[in-house]
Amino acid sequence: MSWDLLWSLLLACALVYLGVQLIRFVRADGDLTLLWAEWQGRRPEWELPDLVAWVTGASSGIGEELAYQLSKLGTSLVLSSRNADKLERVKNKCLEISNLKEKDILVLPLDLTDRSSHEAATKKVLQYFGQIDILVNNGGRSQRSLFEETNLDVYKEIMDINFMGTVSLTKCVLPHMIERKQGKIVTTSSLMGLGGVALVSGYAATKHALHGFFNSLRSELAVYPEITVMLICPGPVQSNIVENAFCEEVSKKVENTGNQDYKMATSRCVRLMLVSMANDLKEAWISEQPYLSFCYIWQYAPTWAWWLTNKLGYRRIENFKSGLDADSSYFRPLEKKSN
Ligand SMILES: NC(=O)c1ccc[n+]([C@@H]2O[C@H](COP(=O)([O-])OP(=O)(O)OC[C@H]3O[C@@H](n4cnc5c(N)ncnc54)[C@H](O)[C@@H]3O)[C@@H](O)[C@H]2O)c1
Repeated sequence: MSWDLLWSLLLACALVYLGVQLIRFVRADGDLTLLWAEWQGRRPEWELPDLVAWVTGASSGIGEELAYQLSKLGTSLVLSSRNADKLERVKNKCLEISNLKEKDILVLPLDLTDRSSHEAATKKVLQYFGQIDILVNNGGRSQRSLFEETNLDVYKEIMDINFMGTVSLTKCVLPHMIERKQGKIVTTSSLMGLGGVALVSGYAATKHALHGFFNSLRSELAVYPEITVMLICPGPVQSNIVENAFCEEVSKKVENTGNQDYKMATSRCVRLMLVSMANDLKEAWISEQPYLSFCYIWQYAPTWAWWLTNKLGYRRIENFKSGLDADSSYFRPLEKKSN
């Protein structure tokens, strides 16, 4: 074989390899560390059984799915949100699909805004299980309204739930983790904790606040290397988030929730959350494209990124006002994702 032919073959192989990697990158639904952890890292099945996880916002969406996947791994659960009946339903399904026993799941109704109740709730969990290995600060509400049309009370309420509620519960649980010199504090932030788009100014503010808070706390806890502070940043995921979102007034409900089927399946988002927990990732971006690309552009070319974000922001408002989901149909037709 001639050298020319050999070089051509090698070049063709290299191009095919690069092409495959490019396609993988374009289709990726996580940041590079997370993808590596999923490929080569520790498995949730090895790391998470026999631990105790306290999940807030466990009555629907991502928190509910977390309860199901953690129960299948054999993780004991404390399930919290405001509605005891909904939590009992989740508990019963966990018992149905896993080997957990009744005693392995504690239903603990809790309102994130009722901060005076958080200390007693923490004591209850510790009395019941004796330990908290993972606190998943997942409960929260989003927003769908323009700043100009939104009452300031909405900003106060959303901050109270997403930020103050999370900080308050963390403050109650942290001394226990410090005493044991171990634990994972996992907070469901959002891609809106990294950037921002139209219709979510208050929501994005709460998630940015969580980043500032937990990134600083992580540094304060550096003397306890076995305590991990994690920020999980999902993009659009199937759940009741839009239905439960704030809009112009605190008591008003979103009128058009739009079709949510095109969003990332809840099960996939939660699987990647578990991979993040198993590998003690400090921050994980979990999202399909095109949203994931924005994380990279926001970091590396902010001025271009904001030019592009503004173009899409206009489209978001148009989508939402015409009864579609705000994020739907930027670049591609809606496709239904099985959950
Ligand atoms: N679904 C998405 O597209 C998406 C994207 C990024 C981040 N997130 C985040 O994921 C987390 C879970 O949201 P979801 O998508 O499952 O929505 P969801 O509306 O289905 O679930 C939210 C949960 O939070 C609970 N909750 C709300 N207010 C509360 C309060 N005052 N006290 C206690 N619990 C309260 C609800 O009862 C529910 O269990 C939220 O923090 C949200 O910001 C969601």
